[in-house]
Amino acid sequence: MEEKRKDIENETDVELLVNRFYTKVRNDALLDAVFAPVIKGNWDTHLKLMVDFWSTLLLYTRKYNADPLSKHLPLELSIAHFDRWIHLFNETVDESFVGEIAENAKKRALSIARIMKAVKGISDVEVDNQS
Ligand code: HEM
Repeated sequence: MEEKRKDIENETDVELLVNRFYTKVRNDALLDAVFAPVIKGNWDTHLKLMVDFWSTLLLYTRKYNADPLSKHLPLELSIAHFDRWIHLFNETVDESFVGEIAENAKKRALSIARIMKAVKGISDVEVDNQS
């Protein structure tokens, strides 16, 4: 699949990014084990929420106004989950897009992951040594 890459420019692009990323997540045993019991098959709802989340962050659409941090507090997450999540997210962005907003997406994901880890008391050291 040889596509000419461009930047993330509109909500259709965000939808593509989100769909491709969560396809990887669902095919990843480590991450799927966390998502499956919570999502319970309602992937359509979750994907729509995630499109709203990312379009708000990257395109300022103001469609998402909830608090993602609190949703992650009850989840049992380790450094391995975060490393895998970030790895798959960066991989998805790089496979499909190139440009300033694509770079911003990766930066925002990493910084939110760092905040989540700090809130959950998970050490950041291993992630700092990667990339
Ligand atoms: C260890 C990595 C992660 C795992 C396993 C994970 C897992 C999950 C799960 C299971 C949910 C559904 C929660 C629920 O409906 O109760 C969720 C929601 C969500 N996640 Fe994550 N997540 C991870 C990292 C991240 C990161 C880094 C971001 C942001 C860049 C993020 C953004 C969100 C958002 C926006 C929601 C929707 C919250 C809402 O309902 O408003 N997640 N995540």
